[in-house]
Amino acid sequence: MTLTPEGAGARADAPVKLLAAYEAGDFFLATERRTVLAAGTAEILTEPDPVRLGEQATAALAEARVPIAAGVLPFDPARHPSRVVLPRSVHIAGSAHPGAAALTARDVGIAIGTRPVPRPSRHREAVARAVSELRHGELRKVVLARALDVEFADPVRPEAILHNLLRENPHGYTFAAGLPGGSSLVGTSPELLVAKEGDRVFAYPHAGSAPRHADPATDRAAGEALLASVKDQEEHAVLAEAVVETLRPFCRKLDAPTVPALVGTPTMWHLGTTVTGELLDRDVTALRLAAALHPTPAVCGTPTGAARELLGRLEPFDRRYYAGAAGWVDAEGDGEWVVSIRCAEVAHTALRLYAGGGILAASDPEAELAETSAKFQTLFRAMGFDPEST
Ligand SMILES: C=C(O[C@@H]1C=C(C(=O)O)C=C[C@H]1O)C(=O)O
Repeated sequence: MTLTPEGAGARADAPVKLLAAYEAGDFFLATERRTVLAAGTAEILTEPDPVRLGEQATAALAEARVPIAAGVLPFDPARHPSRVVLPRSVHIAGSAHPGAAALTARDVGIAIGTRPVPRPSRHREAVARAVSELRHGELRKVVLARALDVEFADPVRPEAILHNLLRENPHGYTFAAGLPGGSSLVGTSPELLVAKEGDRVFAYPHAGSAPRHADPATDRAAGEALLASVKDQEEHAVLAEAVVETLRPFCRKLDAPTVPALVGTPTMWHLGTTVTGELLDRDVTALRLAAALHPTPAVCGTPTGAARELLGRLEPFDRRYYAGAAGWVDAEGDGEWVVSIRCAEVAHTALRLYAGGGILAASDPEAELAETSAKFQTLFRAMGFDPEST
């Protein structure tokens, strides 16, 4: 299959129809280039190691009647299995965004309670602890996250959240996937972990953040301040270097600008770098590349092992499939994997939202807490929450 809507085995359905056809448990990914719906589950690939999972997917796809395998990688493969499935049917269309912007918002239901995990003051304390370890140890960066549990009066349909996210985030990577146990992960990530097409590889790492503002002048100033911030430039450089160094052994040619670009989502400013390369071996799969890159310093830190240990100590919750990856791969190894952030796990009447941020020795705990609050806004909007009340 080529990565076009007209690829073999794929129907060129209208993209918004794919959104309407999505049901909880399916895989869905909309990028600016294409919309993918992998519906139903014919077979779950069980290999726990993400690298071997890629090999298993390639072998399974050689015999399968569907053109892609799709699903999620957890943040920590030692704690949770990947869930990559051969679907029952695959539908691929062009960009959903022009059509999605014209949709009307769907009602998600009535929220009856929220509970932050940990309490905001504890997150501030965790950031302060991390800052002190960053000042004295080998760590350069660690990503600390927090969760927010929202309870609804009635079961929440992931379909409604996905619909609203797609409608509101024209440049995001909007995704949904079934998780082990029957819940769904749904979100809009700004960040492409990796895409592979023939012998071409792409990544779009993001690090360095500032909340957007309603007032245009304040908003523009916040973006400019982010672009000029030495701390955020360093936070971004740690990430961009790690992505480039991980991809380099796979590539005969690799390009990344030395200075990141300012990237806007409806709720956040970020620094982003477009990484493009040519692979030495066009048979290396998108899933293999995703496994090599994950976890990048966008979600874990540098060095990876020490950062993983520290965040495991400071975060009083399980990240599960937040800060992992969601994506698909085909028989030629082509595919797209996005970093699973700006997302929520939907389980019946309960939603768990996640948001994190990169901490450096120069980070300020109050600002980091505010950054996670701003990152929750992506899901709040899709849930119909009033921004003033949150
Ligand atoms: C970890 C998250 O976002 C990541 C962290 C960022 C940062 O620290 O500046 C920016 C973009 C993402 O790579 C999240 O949204 O939960």
